[in-house]
Amino acid sequence: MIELKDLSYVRLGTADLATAETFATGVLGLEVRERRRDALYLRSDQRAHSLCYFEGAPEEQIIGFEVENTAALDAAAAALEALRHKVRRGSAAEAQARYVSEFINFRDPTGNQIELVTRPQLSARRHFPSRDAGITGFNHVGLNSTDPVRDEVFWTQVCNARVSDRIGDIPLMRINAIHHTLALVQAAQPGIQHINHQVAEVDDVMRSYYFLREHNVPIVFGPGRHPTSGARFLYFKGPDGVVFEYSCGVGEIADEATHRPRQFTREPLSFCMWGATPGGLIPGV
Ligand SMILES: O=C/C=C/C(C(=O)O)=C(/O)C(=O)O
Ligand SMILES: [Fe+2]
Repeated sequence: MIELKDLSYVRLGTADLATAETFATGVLGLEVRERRRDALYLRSDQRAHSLCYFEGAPEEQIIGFEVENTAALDAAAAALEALRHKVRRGSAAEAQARYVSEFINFRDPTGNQIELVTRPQLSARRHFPSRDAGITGFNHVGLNSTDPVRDEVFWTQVCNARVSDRIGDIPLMRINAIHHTLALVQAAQPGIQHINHQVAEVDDVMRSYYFLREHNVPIVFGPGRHPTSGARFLYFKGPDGVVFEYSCGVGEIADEATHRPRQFTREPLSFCMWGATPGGLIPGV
């Protein structure tokens, strides 16, 4: 069993680093940690970085998860290879470019690029946002899945994810007490379905709603409230069509031992209990 400890980062390829920086700082509200010739590193919390835009194709999207140590990384590589996943070990220079000690890269059954990392760096310096969006931290990602039922088996049986709730076949899965760190959404191709940052309170969600509208940032879903985690949310589009979410109040699972996933119907109200419609984010809803 591959024990995922935490979400470490997202890496997004882009042909236009300047536009990505303008968005990440002027709209999303992250802090520039470092600019390199071919990459931009952004912070949102105590992590040394949680988002990296790098020069590359926009289809190049990677999610990094922390594992305990080198032994756990080696065991994960062996388990994945036994299941015929192609595993690539990152070089020291690549690890340094991720602020981690070591990492491996592989693809999940849909073809999403996943990295497992050891010792992702934190920074003692307080996150100092470029815009007062109220961000308190990088929280979860939605992943495209060509077969959510198959991929749920991968994430819960090969890895340690547990299903907190399902909407139709969409599993919202946790790797710690947070309601979900990963959700799988039906799609025709691999990719990141959305990237969530938590904000402090519902006032921040609504302030951003008006801010984004004023700045002509496409809003794709919300403001609304998820009946699953209870979070109040807003989804909007960034460069290369990548969808970001602000939300507040993603709940925690009170009792790991006794929690049973709830099954929600696949209908708009299961995505937003206030009545916002997912507007193309969720196929057929
Ligand atoms: O569309 C359903 C989303 C549910 C939630 C939630 O319960 O908070 C998400 O944030 C998500 O899947 O990303
Ligand atoms: Fe979300």
